[in-house]
Amino acid sequence: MKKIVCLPGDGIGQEIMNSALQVMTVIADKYQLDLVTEEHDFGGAAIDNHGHPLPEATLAACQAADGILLGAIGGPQWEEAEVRPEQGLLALRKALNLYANIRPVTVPTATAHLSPLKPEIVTGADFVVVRELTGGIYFGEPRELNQEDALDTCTYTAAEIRRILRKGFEIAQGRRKLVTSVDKANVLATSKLWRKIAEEVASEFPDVTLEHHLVDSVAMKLIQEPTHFDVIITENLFGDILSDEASVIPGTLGILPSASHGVGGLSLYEPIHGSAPDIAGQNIANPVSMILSMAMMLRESFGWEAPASEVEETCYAVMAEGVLTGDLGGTTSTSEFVEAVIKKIQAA
Ligand SMILES: NC(=O)c1ccc[n+]([C@@H]2O[C@H](COP(=O)([O-])OP(=O)(O)OC[C@H]3O[C@@H](n4cnc5c(N)ncnc54)[C@H](O)[C@@H]3O)[C@@H](O)[C@H]2O)c1
Ligand SMILES: CC(C)[C@H](C(=O)O)[C@@H](O)C(=O)O
Ligand SMILES: [Mg+2]
Repeated sequence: MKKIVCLPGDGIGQEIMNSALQVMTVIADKYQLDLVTEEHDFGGAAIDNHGHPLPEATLAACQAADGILLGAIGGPQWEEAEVRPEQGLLALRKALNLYANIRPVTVPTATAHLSPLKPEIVTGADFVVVRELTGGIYFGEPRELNQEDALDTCTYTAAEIRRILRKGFEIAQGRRKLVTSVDKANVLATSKLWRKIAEEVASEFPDVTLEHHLVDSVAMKLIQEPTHFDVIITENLFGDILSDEASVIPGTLGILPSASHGVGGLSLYEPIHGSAPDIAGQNIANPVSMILSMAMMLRESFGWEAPASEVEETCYAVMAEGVLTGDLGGTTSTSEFVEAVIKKIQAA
């Protein structure tokens, strides 16, 4: 029996979590998957109910889980809060040592027309952004916010850089064997260290090709020639920005999932986007990002390849048929999209 802890969070988090759980129930029924879910407060919802975005009970439940699903956190109502929902997210990633955030981007031929970019540019794009998730400027000390100045600190140890690069190279070995290491080594000390260690790690993986790119120019190349990329490995902040940028390639932020892996085998799965306060509570959010995150969990945490693939292929097939939420120019509601996915799974 696999125990899944669900953290719906804020904004559209609850809506898309419900969607993913409905699809999971159907696929679990079809393949006789033995799993159980429990829900916990997290983010702004936890601030409201417990005064803290990551209550002890939520963290303890996560530590005892076989897999964690997270919707999204944050929203304007907590902007002035003493501890913001975002701090709960960072604290959870740190507490569970979830250092490797894997953000796949893929554009099958059948959905290439959904991109605002030309189909001949995006068709067949298939890469992963491997984002370091527990270091860099997000966590560096000291940090200060004063009236007239402010300070953030970007730090990386060689060990932190080495483990994320090794993770990315291992992923590349199972793919097209091209690693693009992204840094700002023309300016930043952390990036100079990053580049040196990338060369060292590359020598451990002679079957994988390593190329270096500066983050500014790769931001352009990503949009100009997305089919070039296979595995992009980068530090925390660059990975955050590049992966949101990359969502333009398939057409919307609303379909990109992610997996965050730690050291002890526990992983968390969440969309790359946020709580989308501008569309929350209207049943119009695209649930695909959360459904695909759930599918990644079935595959990567539980080894359930066939159900994971069926969920992924069904989502893309439904989109290819023109069943589209507003972010992709359609009028389908969140719940109608989920119904279409469930119907197709049950009919197959
Ligand atoms: N992992 C997380 O929980 C996470 C990630 C990013 C941002 N946030 C938080 O979310 C809040 C809102 O941030 P933001 O507005 O800058 O970014 P956002 O990702 O929430 O939204 C950006 C834009 O994308 C749209 N969008 C996002 N997901 C969508 C979906 N599934 N379907 C349709 N449209 C979708 C939104 O409507 C919005 O127009 C902030 O508090 C931020 O800190 C949380
Ligand atoms: C909400 C925020 C802290 C978070 C991040 O920057 O990591 C988000 O943008 C993400 O990509 O998961
Ligand atoms: Mg982000």
